Amino acid sequence: MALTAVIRVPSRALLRPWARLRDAALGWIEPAGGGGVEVSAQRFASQKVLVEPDPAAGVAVMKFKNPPVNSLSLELLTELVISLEKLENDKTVRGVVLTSDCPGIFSAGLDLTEMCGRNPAHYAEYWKAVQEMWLRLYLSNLVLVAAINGASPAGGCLIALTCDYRVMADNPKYCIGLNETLLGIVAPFWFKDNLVNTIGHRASERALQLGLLFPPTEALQVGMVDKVVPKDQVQSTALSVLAQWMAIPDHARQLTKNMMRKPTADRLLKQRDADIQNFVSFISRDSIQKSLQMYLEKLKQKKG
Ligand SMILES: CCCCC/C=C\C/C=C\CCC/C=C/C(=O)SCCNC(=O)CCNC(=O)[C@H](O)C(C)(C)COP(=O)(O)OP(=O)(O)OC[C@H]1O[C@@H](n2cnc3c(N)ncnc32)[C@H](O)[C@@H]1OP(=O)(O)O
Repeated sequence: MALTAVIRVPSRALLRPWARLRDAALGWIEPAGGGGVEVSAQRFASQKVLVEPDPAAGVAVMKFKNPPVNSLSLELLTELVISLEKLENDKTVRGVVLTSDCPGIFSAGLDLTEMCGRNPAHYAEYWKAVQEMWLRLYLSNLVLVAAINGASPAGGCLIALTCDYRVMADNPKYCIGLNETLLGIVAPFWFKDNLVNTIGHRASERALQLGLLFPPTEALQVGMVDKVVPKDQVQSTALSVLAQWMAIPDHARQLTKNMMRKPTADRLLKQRDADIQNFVSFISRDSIQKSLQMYLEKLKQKKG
């Protein structure tokens, strides 16, 4: 539904796109004449995240739409968090399928252009948005099922790992895993914790050190995904799985999910600022910037 009302937001919120979008979503809106700056709410309508609700079934399908590869730009992360929050607050929705609108790609992971050649303030803002996305997804009260309909490296894999269940398309070209070491970077401890909670310590150690990207059948074997189905059945299977999980009373399932996940999330919550500082100083190193530039160049050359 298109929003057309004119709203007022505090002018300080216009400093940064992330703050601007978040403030609008959280309703930090001053009454008319409150000294804010007029903007049209239409600007906050989601462009990079499509949400298709099915109130009768109590579910929604959330599709990432950031062509060509659904890289997790600051804008996409912001919209994802806002869309999720809206769904969390919608009493008619109890479960969500996360999938992609980009053919053959679930998500290429964090946007390398957000981590290359920018200034420390930008890195800090970006990393805060990555943390926020992970915390919101990982601790969501909704049932989340990933319908992995394409390649899912690094941050793409992380999104899938936050879900309660993962269905992947049976195409050997689609790979999933935390491949950070191949880029000369290191998966943060909370990426690692999420993986360990999913596939266990030994398998994680091997996968993380080698930066393994698993094709679907191997991902199934190692426990990174729960089901592999033909591509045209990924979304319908995810919706059936969602229905099974939603047969459990919400309060009991939510308390159980929280009991299982809170200690892992708390590790980050207790040191969010330090984690941002770590990221900024790590990513700002000349050697790391060089590695990322070279990796991006290689991706571009692959075409030509
Ligand atoms: C002890 C100290 C520890 C301190 C630790 C502290 C902090 C931790 C520090 C850092 C943590 C960072 C964690 C990072 C997580 C990430 O997610 S990094 C991103 C990893 N992603 C990848 O490796 C995937 C790269 N992409 C691909 O492999 C392929 O693009 C593909 C997804 C398989 C799709 O292939 P294809 O369909 O052939 O498309 P192209 O390769 O041709 O790509 C099209 C264009 O998209 C650009 N692109 C691809 N991926 C990204 C990306 N992730 N970000 C930005 N842009 C991307 C690609 O360059 C092409 O661009 P052009 O069209 O050529 O301009």
